Amino acid sequence: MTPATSYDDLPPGITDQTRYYTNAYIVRDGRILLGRKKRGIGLNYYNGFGGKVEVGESSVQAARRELEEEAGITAPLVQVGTLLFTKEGIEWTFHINIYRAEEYEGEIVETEEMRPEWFPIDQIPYGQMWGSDKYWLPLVLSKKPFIGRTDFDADNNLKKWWFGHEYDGGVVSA
Ligand SMILES: COc1nc(N)nc2c1ncn2[C@H]1C[C@H](O)[C@@H](COP(=O)(O)OP(=O)(O)OP(=O)(O)O)O1
Repeated sequence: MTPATSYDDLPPGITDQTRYYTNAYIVRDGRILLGRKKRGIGLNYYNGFGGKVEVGESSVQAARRELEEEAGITAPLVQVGTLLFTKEGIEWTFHINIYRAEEYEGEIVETEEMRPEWFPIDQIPYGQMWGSDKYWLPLVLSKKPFIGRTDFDADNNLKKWWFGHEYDGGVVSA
């Protein structure tokens, strides 16, 4: 998964080190399944279920594995977005593929890493989530394929962001 990049002329904030992650959301019956992170990056934030892509895995394989490890369920995940995050003090760029599914199998369980909780989609706890989630999670809910970049400072404050999504219905309007 080495990106085709010229490291001589990288955009500001992007380093030559990229780490690949996943994030998966179950959206069903007007609700979204989030997990409260119990350890590591994003401690105590609500987030989708995901983690690092391990050596020898594809992104979607990692997304399925992480969903099962963190919430105890399997789901037919479909990729809806790709995000690049930078954080001051962390030398790598986070490359995160975002997935969603409307169905799942198994029983949702709390795990060592996540405490799962359903939220009505009009009551998503954005105040307890990463500062940029409010800009792109609506695109996950409306199934609009998107890309984006966000830059955070060392205290996790959002400094800059940019998101782009597919035209409505795939067609450019006047
Ligand atoms: C900076 O903005 C972010 N926003 C959101 N919504 N999610 C983010 C952001 N930065 C990272 N993430 C996600 C990506 C992953 O799903 C987790 C971090 O994964 P973690 O470091 O916990 O990876 P694991 O492989 O599960 O780690 P363990 O070694 O603890 O199992 O946060």
